[in-house]
Amino acid sequence: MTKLSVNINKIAVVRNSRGGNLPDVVRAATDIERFGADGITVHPRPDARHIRYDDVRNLARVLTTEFNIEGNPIPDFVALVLEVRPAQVTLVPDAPDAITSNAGWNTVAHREFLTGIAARFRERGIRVSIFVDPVPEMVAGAKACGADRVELYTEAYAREYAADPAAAIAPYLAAAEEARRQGLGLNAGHDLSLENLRYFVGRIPGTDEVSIGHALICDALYYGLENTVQLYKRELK
Ligand SMILES: CC(=O)[C@@H](O)[C@H](O)COP(=O)(O)O
Ligand SMILES: NCC(=O)COP(=O)(O)O
Repeated sequence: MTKLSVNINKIAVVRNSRGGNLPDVVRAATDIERFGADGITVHPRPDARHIRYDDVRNLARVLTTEFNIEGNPIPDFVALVLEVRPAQVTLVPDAPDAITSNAGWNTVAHREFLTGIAARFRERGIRVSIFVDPVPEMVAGAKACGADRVELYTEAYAREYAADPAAAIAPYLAAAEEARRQGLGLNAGHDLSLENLRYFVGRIPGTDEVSIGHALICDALYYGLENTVQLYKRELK
């Protein structure tokens, strides 16, 4: 079954808006685990707009499910991940001023860089996932860099799903097939939601993990965190 990793960035956004520790992201994360999530994802950005490096350290001490740290492997990020040794690191090529992740890696053009970075993480027992657009060449390129998995960037799928689900999923079917051919694990994320999740994993049942933050935390405003985690888990059954 596809695992649900809950991205808690948006909980930190609320916390940071007031400067105190409410809501407590560590408590939220352990509650989310208790409510049935299979993992916790964070994406510490250089401007610390939401998750901060100290949050990552504090979370690593208490989490009991899979911890997935996403980000652009700038030197500070690499040092942090090597220090806390999560289950998985997801390499994302996000610019410091990007409002959110907006593209996958070009794994062919950046092969030398990504190969070196992936090797450093894998030596420490950290699974490496590379964030890519749903393009078979980029999936094959991730394998050539030494990745264990790819994470397919699902923003385009989510955007186009309502108009034509079959057309929206088509590039992802091809990318998933390439991942299978290459022996890579398969993750997916960005803008997945209660509306579009079931169709995605129904068409791509080999998806190992989805990481979901923005829509899930928005849903939690209406349904509560515990119910919402359960609602998302239900979509994955
Ligand atoms: C890689 C990815 O798609 C997510 O990490 C997403 O970028 C969430 O990050 P923000 O919460 O900063 O938008
Ligand atoms: N890797 C994707 C992620 O962690 C969450 O993305 P989103 O659901 O906040 O768009």
